[in-house]
Amino acid sequence: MNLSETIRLEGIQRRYRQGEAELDILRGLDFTLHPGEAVALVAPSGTGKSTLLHIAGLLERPDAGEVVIGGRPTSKLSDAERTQIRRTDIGFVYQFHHLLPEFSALENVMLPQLINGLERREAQNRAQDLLGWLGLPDRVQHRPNELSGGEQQRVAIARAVANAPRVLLADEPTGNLDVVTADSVFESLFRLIKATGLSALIATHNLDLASRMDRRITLRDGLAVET
Ligand SMILES: Nc1ncnc2c1ncn2[C@@H]1O[C@H](COP(=O)(O)OP(=O)(O)OP(=O)(O)O)[C@@H](O)[C@H]1O
Repeated sequence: MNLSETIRLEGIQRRYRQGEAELDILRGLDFTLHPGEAVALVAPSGTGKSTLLHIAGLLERPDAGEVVIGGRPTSKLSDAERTQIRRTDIGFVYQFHHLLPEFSALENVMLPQLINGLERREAQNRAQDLLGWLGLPDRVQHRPNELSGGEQQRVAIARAVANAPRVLLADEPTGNLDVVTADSVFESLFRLIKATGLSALIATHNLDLASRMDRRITLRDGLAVET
């Protein structure tokens, strides 16, 4: 296993058909995410940020190329094996929280751990710790609709890292929040990444937030370019 990389994308190609037209979104993209670094993905709308995150997170298969996670090539793995890697190694945060409305914040963070076979007590302790760490010690019993937008995203972040993944992939995690709330949620997220040694690839349109991360890339002609 190569310890200097968390995720390596090699020659990733992705083409979408839209009616008669064919759209080459990713055209042989290479990118390496190193352990412990937080990289911003800043690129215009429609250039393929979500596509790239879905491929890196094994939610979608590329037409060509290889996704290597923790030194393990994934293209020849079955869907079940890819799902297993996704459950243990990858955390996702989206623009909208996608929390389960009928469960409390605590239960939402416990659930992925229970699915991974953790004891209830252990899952509860970890969920409690994470939510406390993210500034929500008094909100753990609240349901999502009893929380503010910023609080909901904090719960979504706690859920994403509940199983201690290698990598966090985030698609506009603060895109639905006002400027002040976005800033404070982002600070918490960044602190969490640094405290846990997690690697992160975060798509954002917010240049101020991007400037605080370790590296920035953009997408140009279907390739990843450092900016
Ligand atoms: N399943 C699909 N079928 C056809 N076209 C698609 C599909 N998914 C994405 N596309 C197209 O591929 C392009 C890239 O989409 P993607 O969502 O990756 O862009 P993005 O950079 O994340 O955009 P945004 O910033 O608006 O979220 C867009 O033109 C989109 O319409």
